[in-house]
Amino acid sequence: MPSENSGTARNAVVSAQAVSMTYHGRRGPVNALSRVDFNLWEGEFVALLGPSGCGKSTLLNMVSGLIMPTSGSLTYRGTPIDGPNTSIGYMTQRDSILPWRTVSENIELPLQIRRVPARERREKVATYIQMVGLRGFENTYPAGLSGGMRKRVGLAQALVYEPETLLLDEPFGALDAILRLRMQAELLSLTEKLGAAVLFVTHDMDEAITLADRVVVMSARPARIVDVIEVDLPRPRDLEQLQFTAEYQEVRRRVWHNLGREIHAGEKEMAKP
Ligand SMILES: Nc1ncnc2c1ncn2[C@@H]1O[C@H](COP(=O)(O)OP(=O)(O)OP(=O)(O)O)[C@@H](O)[C@H]1O
Repeated sequence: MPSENSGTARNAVVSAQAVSMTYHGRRGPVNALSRVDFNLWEGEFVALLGPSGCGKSTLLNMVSGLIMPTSGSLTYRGTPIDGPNTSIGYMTQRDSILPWRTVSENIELPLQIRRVPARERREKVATYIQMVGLRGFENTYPAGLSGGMRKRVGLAQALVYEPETLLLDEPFGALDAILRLRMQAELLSLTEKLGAAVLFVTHDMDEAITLADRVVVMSARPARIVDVIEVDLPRPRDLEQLQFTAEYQEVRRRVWHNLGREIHAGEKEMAKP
């Protein structure tokens, strides 16, 4: 089992011990996670990489309190997670934006739920609309947005109340390369400013390495942690140039070594009748 004990001087915001999850679907039981041990430390950026369908969203859903593990222990700052937690901002893979609210009204919603005063709400909404590049679309309804724009509304909803922990499930998947790079840089500077801890699911190995302090590689289903790679590259990072450095290539080789194997294992699993 790879060591998961780095950063011991810091406090864990999320701690998972021997967490397993079995779904009971129409086609019988599906083992999604198997005895996952994991800590997310204060202010840390962790990227989760693993084959499609291995259980990454399941882990985020459990950390957010939307679903409970079948066995094992999952805590947030030492308290068992037994329901949604207002310290966590969660951008799920499928957005939950409301079709009858405009872009501004959707982004404002989490602040209204938290009874933030109207003036502060307006300021925050304007800040985050700017950040996700949706100026000019404030009064547009979701039906008039592209897939990438919807994703950015979802991201702004998770960020707008500046939670201490962010769970982001493939937030930049639908964006073109330039916008993606811009949003990655914005996210890094914001989370550094807020000191937020981030658990970030992506399929993109380069995105994982450029953003994260640690990359956690998960196995094909049922997901286990097969490797934890410290990304000891200096910050602030120049996201455009980083990939050309020798240090970066070294980390990339190690991540690919395990990830490639797991992706092949996942493909074999899916091909089974
Ligand atoms: N509610 C559910 N009922 C039954 N099976 C489920 C349920 N939710 C997820 N699963 C199954 O659990 C496994 C893990 O799903 P999960 O969405 O966590 O994977 P993932 O790693 O996030 O996938 P992807 O990378 O494709 O988004 C999959 O095989 C999925 O079909």
